[in-house]
Amino acid sequence: MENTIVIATKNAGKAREFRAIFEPKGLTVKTLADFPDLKQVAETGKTFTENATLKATAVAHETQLPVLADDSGLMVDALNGEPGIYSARYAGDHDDAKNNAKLLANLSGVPAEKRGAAFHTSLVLIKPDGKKLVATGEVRGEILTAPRGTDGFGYDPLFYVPAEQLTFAEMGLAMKNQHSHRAKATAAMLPQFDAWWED
Ligand SMILES: O=c1nc[nH]c2c1ncn2[C@H]1C[C@H](O)[C@@H](COP(=O)(O)OP(=O)(O)OP(=O)(O)O)O1
Ligand SMILES: [Mg+2]
Repeated sequence: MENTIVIATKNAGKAREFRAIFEPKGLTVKTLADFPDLKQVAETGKTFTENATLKATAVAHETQLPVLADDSGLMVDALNGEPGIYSARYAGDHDDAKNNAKLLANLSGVPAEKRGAAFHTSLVLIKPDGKKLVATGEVRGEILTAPRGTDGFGYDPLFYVPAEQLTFAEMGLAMKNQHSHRAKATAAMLPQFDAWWED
């Protein structure tokens, strides 16, 4: 158990990305799928970091294991930063297809040069004793007018990275893990991770 980190997520796409990062470090990765009896944590915070802290704290308390929580979302320039912290529930019920359809509808008629957006991730690591580590990451891109690609999850098929001429759903896991907001937040966190882990 002392090698185990719990990713406080129900999102299989996030879990896959974190496994690819932590398993090569020799850690055993568990997710909320391994703790089916834990109650849902309400994301009632006003910021990504508040929500990640709520998720991490609750799960560390209940599992008595070190926990990483990720709260993330898409901030679209032409929509004044929406859907932001409400990205998962944008169209009501955490349905990726409906969220993407609503995003496209709300951007209809917006020209390419005004379709800029950023993905944000806040990561919060917490141990049962309360020792905490916080890191954030962002990546900019553009929202296409139609989906491209089949990998990834969430808004990935609409999030286009001009420098690579690919959407996140066209990159595949390894390449997305070099470019994504989640990858950048993880990179920001890793230099402090070993000290946090050992302490
Ligand atoms: O890399 C990404 N590629 C595409 N979409 C993404 C990404 N990262 C976040 N997103 C979207 C998915 C969801 O609509 C929202 C996150 O919401 P967020 O509450 O952090 O995650 P979630 O509810 O899916 O899982 P959980 O809270 O159990 O970790 O932003
Ligand atoms: Mg969530």
